[in-house]
Amino acid sequence: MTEQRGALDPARMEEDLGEGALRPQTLADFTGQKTSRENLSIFIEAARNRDEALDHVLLHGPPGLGKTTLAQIVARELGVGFRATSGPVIQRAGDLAAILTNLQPRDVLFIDEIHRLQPAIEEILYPAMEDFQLDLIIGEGPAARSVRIDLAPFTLVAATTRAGLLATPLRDRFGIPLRLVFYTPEELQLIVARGARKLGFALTDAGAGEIARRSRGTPRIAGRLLRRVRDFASVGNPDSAPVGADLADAALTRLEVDSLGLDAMDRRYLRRIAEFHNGGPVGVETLAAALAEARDTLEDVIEPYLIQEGLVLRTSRGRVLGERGWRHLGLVPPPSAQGGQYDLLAED
Ligand SMILES: Nc1ncnc2c1ncn2[C@@H]1O[C@H](COP(=O)(O)OP(=O)(O)OP(=O)(O)O)[C@@H](O)[C@H]1O
Ligand SMILES: [Mg+2]
Repeated sequence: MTEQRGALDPARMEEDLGEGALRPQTLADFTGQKTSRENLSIFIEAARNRDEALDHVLLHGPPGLGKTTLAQIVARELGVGFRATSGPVIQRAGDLAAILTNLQPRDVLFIDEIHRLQPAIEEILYPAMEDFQLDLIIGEGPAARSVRIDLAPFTLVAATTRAGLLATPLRDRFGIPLRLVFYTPEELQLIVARGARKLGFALTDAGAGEIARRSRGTPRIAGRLLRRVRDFASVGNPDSAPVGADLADAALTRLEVDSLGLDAMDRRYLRRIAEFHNGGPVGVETLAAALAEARDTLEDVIEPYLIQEGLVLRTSRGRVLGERGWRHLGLVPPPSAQGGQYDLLAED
């Protein structure tokens, strides 16, 4: 059973269907991810000037950082059509063939969760990406024959939460790999303030800052917390004065979002390492079993932010609670807890 993470889960939920309204529509409107944005802007302009399809783009990074948003922006900035699908949806070679043969020249094909593509379908993608050709087997048995179909030059924009899960030949076929990173509190404050304006919700700078600091570096969470704070405000603030840091703090505390933006599940994860494993190292499988979470959820959703904040270290021997993790739990690291002696693992 997967525990409900509530407002802090960076994964997409039903209520986020309304998040489209807050989605930036142009590269200029897109806050943060400076390096990726600048690179994209240059490559898009070059492709437009040459009247060519943009090179294939791989967007990787934790959930809710703007991969889907950027994919849509790329198509809009190129002024071409946008077709979206996802790895698990493509079941048969014919499904992918139908999509590819229907693309117009220079169109963007967005494949979300590309790491979940079946290997047999991945094979079809290779010649399509490289030579804009499709090799299909028609018929079965002795009557089977292979046909080659020319495709319109297109741009594959693919998204994944972990590039490390992609087969090397697939990863190598993306000319423009972009790694999305967690947003700074300042960037998130701009995003929250803009979101509030779009919602017609009066929020002070300090109020926006409070939500931003507690959004786990993630715009999707920022948007969700903004809507929750607005709900609290509409009930607890009848004269509808602009909402400041105090009211935002009260609402977020009620939602069990702590001062670092961690939720109950994050704290359960940290406490498990502290209390049952003396600060680690402990293997991710052991943690996943103890917390009744999928290993993927720990690695994709929970750990990236805790690692970036130095609360947890990913080492060759397993997870180790960082100095900051101990302090955040209000605990003193025991002398035996020496995370520094293990080799840190590189990120994806
Ligand atoms: N730079 C940004 N500025 C403003 N809002 C943003 C930005 N990036 C993302 N958002 C908002 O955050 C939400 C999530 O973004 P998006 O769906 O693009 O994330 P994602 O990386 O595709 O997530 P997932 O891995 O779950 O598919 C959307 O509501 C989007 O509008
Ligand atoms: Mg997405």
